Amino acid sequence: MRLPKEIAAFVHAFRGIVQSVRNERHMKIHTAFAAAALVLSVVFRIPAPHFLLVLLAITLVMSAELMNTAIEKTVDLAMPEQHPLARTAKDAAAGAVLVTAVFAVIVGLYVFLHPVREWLAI
Ligand SMILES: Nc1ncnc2c1ncn2[C@@H]1O[C@H](COP(=O)(O)OP(=O)(O)OP(=O)(O)O)[C@@H](O)[C@H]1O
Repeated sequence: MRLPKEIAAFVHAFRGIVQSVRNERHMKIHTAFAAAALVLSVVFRIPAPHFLLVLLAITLVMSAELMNTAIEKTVDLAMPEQHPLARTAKDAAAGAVLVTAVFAVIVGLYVFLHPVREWLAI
């Protein structure tokens, strides 16, 4: 039985996320940080606008890492040997992840620093 086109596309996209989390070390790390941020959000009952910021940071980092993986795999297929253009492409893709990760750290400090300090009473 063939799935309708729209459902098949959804299944392929979901498979892409699951494979990336299973096989890519950096994606595992991002997933662990995302899970920790979600748990902390619930534990500290952060306000809705702060929770939206946390969700935005998670979305940006995860989607940048998925695109980074896609670019890495495509470059490896097209250019298994060393090549300056392959290096440029991979470095730029990694740079995109770094930019989003810096944003996520800033969001993490902005949202969680105050509740953590209150909890520790410092
Ligand atoms: N074909 C290539 N030609 C030139 N430089 C490359 C090539 N492949 C990788 N590099 C260099 O090595 C770096 C790391 O590439 P690699 O594909 O190992 O990614 P990675 O960040 O280690 O990802 P992962 O840990 O997810 O595999 C790139 O950013 C690039 O500078």
